[in-house]
Amino acid sequence: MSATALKPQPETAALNVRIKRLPHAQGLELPRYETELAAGCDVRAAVTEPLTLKPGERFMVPTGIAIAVPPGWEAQMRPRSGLAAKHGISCVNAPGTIDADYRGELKVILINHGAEDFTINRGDRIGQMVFAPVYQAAFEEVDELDDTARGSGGFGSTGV
Ligand SMILES: O=c1ccn([C@H]2C[C@H](O)[C@@H](COP(=O)(O)OP(=O)(O)OP(=O)(O)O)O2)c(=O)[nH]1
Repeated sequence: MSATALKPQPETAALNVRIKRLPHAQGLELPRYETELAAGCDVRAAVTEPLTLKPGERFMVPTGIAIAVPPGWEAQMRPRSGLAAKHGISCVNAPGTIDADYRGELKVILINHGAEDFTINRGDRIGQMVFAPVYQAAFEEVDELDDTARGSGGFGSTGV
């Protein structure tokens, strides 16, 4: 991975991402940013018929698209707050990780945390993708780590 691939791009430049529409996504809108400075672009359900999630149920919802995330980047598949607040719909694995070498169909693993059935129709906006730079770690095995004030305190060690 080249160093330049990881450099933030100028404010005006967008990240160039190749996208492929799969046959079952014919007629659906491709992901797009709903406002000028939106961080996430909404992805749509490429279901062929309405899909109902009962309370507590989850389903891997197809989006009908595949993308090539540039090296040095990832895409995060995140829930939409409107669906979460109004209906308790979220992504089980939020944020889902779309790797730069993944070429399969993007899926949104939705779960119904609400108290009522929730129906997803073809073309509904079910999640949003956020692109972010990533670094892979080069792990260096050592016998001791350096001391810090926190040490091994965690999981609420500073109180509520
Ligand atoms: O919400 C998600 C999460 C992942 N993926 C796709 C893209 C990602 O690159 C691939 C693998 O995801 P992840 O690495 O999270 O899965 P894993 O359980 O670690 O499987 P694998 O062994 O295939 O990496 O699945 C999605 O379409 N939606």
